Amino acid sequence: MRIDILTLFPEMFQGVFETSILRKANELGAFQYNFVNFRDYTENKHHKVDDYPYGGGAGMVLSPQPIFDAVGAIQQKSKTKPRVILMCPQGETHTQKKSVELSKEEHLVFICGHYEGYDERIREHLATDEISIGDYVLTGGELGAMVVIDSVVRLLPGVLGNEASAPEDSFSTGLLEHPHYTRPADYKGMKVPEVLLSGNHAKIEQWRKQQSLKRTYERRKDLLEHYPLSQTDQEWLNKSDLTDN
Ligand SMILES: C[S@@+](CC[C@H](N)C(=O)[O-])C[C@H]1O[C@@H](n2cnc3c(N)ncnc32)[C@H](O)[C@@H]1O
Repeated sequence: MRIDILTLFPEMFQGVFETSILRKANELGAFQYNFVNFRDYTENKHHKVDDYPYGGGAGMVLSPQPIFDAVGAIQQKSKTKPRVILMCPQGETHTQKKSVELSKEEHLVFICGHYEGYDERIREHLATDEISIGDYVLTGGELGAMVVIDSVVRLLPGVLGNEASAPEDSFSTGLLEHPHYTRPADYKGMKVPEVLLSGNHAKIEQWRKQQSLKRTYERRKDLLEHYPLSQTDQEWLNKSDLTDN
C-alpha cells in the first residue's frame, strides 16, 4: 500500500512512523509513505496556504489551489485511483469496519487540515472520504491521520506476524474482545479464571465468547443491535441475567 500525506507539519509523524509496528510494516514493504507539504505547491509570492473567510469571521481557511495541485500531482503519478481522505471533525466517525475497507486499497491520500479548516470546494470536488476520529475538535488533522493509518496498516498482510490476532480484536467480530490474562496464575491473591488453566480448548473458547458477549452488553449495548446473536448466545445472555428479559 502507498500512503501520501498532505501536511504542513510532516515532522509530527516521525515518532509514530519510526516506531514499533508502523516501522516494521514499512521495513517489510507492506506500506510506503510520502509526505507532501502543500505549501510547496503554492503559487503566491509568500507561499501562503490560507486566506480570510469570505463573509468575515474568525480564523483562516485553507485555500483550494495548493491542495488541489498537490493531490493532482499525486493522482497523475498513481497507477490506481487513490482514495482521497479529508481529515475532518464533520466526517464519518472512524470505525474498524472502515479500516478493513481502506486496508484493501492500493493507494490512500490523507489531507490534514489546520486553522478553521478547508475551503468547501476541497470537500466537494476532491475528497472521496471524510473521516473524523471523534466528536471533538483537534488543532490539526495530523493526529487523526496517524490514528487512521495505524489502524489500517496493522491489518495489511504480514504486518502483525500473528495473523490470527487482528480478526479477534474488539469490533472486528462485532463485539468487544474477551479479557486477557498472563502469568502468574495467582498474583497477590488475584487469580486467573480456572477455565483458562484447564487446557480444555472447547471450554476456553466458550468462556471467551461468553465474556465477549458480557463485556459488550455491559459496555457497548449498541454493538449488540447489529450483531447476529445465535440462539445459544441469546440463551446465555438471558441465563446470566444480563438482559432485562
Ligand atoms: C480546528 S480544526 C477545524 C474545525 C472546523 N472549524 C469545524 O468546526 O468543523 C482544524 C483541522 O483539524 C482536523 N481535525 C479537527 N478535529 C478533528 C477530528 N475530530 N477528526 C479528524 N480531524 C480533525 C481537521 O483536519 C480540521 O480541518
